[in-house]
Amino acid sequence: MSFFEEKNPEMDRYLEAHASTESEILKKLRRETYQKTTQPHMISGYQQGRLLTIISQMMQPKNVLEIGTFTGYATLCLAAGLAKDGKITTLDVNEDLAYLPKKYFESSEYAGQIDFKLQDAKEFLKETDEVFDLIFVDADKENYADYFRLIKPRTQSGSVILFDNVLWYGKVLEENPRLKSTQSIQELNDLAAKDEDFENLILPLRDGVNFLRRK
Ligand SMILES: C[S@@+](CC[C@H](N)C(=O)[O-])C[C@H]1O[C@@H](n2cnc3c(N)ncnc32)[C@H](O)[C@@H]1O
Repeated sequence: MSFFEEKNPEMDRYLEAHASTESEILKKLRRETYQKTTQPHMISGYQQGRLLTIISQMMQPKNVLEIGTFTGYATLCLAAGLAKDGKITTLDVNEDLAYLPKKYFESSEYAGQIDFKLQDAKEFLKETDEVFDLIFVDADKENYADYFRLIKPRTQSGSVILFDNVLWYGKVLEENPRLKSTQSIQELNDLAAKDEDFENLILPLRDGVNFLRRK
């Protein structure tokens, strides 16, 4: 359930009914996510998946990074636009659930292009010297501001970064938030708006997506 779905479920259904159809593998993965996981609402979902695919198809990126694999729905959506020799690295720390994305990645047409790592994203970002064309961040919200600081050196002109859940069910409007997650998302949104190396816009899709492009 997202902020938007909660506020306006009828309109949300309308949006879903008026977007192009979901592939069979994504339908199956979405169904299995709801059957087998305890927090299925964490899945990116159909509308957001469409957005990721369209952006990826427009960019045809060579190197994509996803922080927060979960069951791999967004990974497959992002992979759909990869350049022929492109690859996507996707990170998660949940070992118990890893069998699910692995199964879907292996049976997908992008099997050779997806590198699924069970690794903490901060550790990965501190170690890597790779530069990414497209980055999707959808993991521990408490670290969003740190992720922005660690990701920036891993981008170049034209790189796009997408941060999910940046409206945080409306909690970003709180004046003195108690939750570390809300504080960190507020800090990220402030950093993104002020950083002159990027242009950005928060899209009010589902729970909000902060869309940044490096100038
Ligand atoms: C909202 S879910 C990701 C949803 C996924 N992008 C999708 O499209 O379905 C968040 C995921 O981030 C993972 N996560 C949390 N902290 C992390 C960390 N420090 N490094 C990597 N992944 C992390 C969680 O295990 C969880 O699977």
